[in-house]
Amino acid sequence: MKRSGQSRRGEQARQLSDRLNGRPLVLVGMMGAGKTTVGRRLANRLERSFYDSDEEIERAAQMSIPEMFEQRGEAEFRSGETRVISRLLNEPNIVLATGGGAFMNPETRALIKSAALSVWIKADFELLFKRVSKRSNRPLLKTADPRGTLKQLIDARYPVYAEADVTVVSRDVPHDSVASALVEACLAYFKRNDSIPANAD
Ligand SMILES: Nc1ncnc2c1ncn2[C@@H]1O[C@H](COP(=O)(O)OP(=O)(O)OP(=O)(O)O)[C@@H](O)[C@H]1O
Ligand SMILES: O=C(O)C1=C[C@@H](O)[C@@H](O)[C@H](O)C1
Ligand SMILES: [Mg+2]
Repeated sequence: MKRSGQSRRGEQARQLSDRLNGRPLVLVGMMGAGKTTVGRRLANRLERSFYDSDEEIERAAQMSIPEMFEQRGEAEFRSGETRVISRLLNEPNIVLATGGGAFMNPETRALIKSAALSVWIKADFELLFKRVSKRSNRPLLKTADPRGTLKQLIDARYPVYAEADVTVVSRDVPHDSVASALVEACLAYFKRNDSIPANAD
C-alpha cells in the first residue's frame, strides 16, 4: 500500500482510539460475517488486545464448540458465553469478537450496549453462505437444509443486530478493506453524535 494510504489509516485509527477513550469495541453479527478475522486486524490497527468469545469458551472448556454443543448442549454454551462476555467487558482497550448468537441474549446485549461501542458487521445471505460452507464447525448449521436454516437465522437476528451502535457492510472485498470501512463508520458515528447539542430535547 502507498505511504499516503498507510498514514491515513494510521491517523483514522488514532482518531478512533481517542474517541473510544478505552471503551471496548465489540463486534456482533452472523457467523461468517468476519467478526474474528476482521476483528484481529482492527485490534492491530488500534493497538488493542483482541479477544474472541468463542475462542475464550473453547479454551476454558478445553473443547471445541461443536464438541461443546454435542456433549453439554447449546444452553450450557450460551450461559458460558454470557459469563465470558460480561467478564471481558471489564477490560479496557479491547476489541471483542462475539459469537453469532451472543447479541441475541437481552442481558448480554444490554451489557454490551452500556459498556462498549457495538458494531454490527452485516453481510448478505449468499456471501455468508459461501463463507460458512468452507468449514463445518458451526453446529447450528448442521441441519438437513443449511441454506434454509441460515435464512431463518438472518430473518430472526437482523432486526436485533440492527440495535448495535454502528453498522458496517462486509462485501466480497479483502478483510483490510472491511476493517477500514469499519473504522470510518465508527468515526462517522462519533461525529454524528457529537453534533447533537447536550441540552437537546
Ligand atoms: N472480507 C473478507 N474477505 C474474504 N474472506 C472473508 C472476509 N471476511 C471473512 N472472511 C472469511 O470468512 C470466514 C468466516 O470469517 P470469520 O471467522 O471472521 O467470521 P465470524 O463472523 O467470526 O463467524 P463466527 O460467528 O462463526 O465466529 C473466514 O474464512 C474468513 O477468512
Ligand atoms: O450464530 C451462532 O449462534 C453461533 C455462532 C458461532 O460464532 C458460535 O458462537 C456458535 O457456533 C453459535
Ligand atoms: Mg468468529
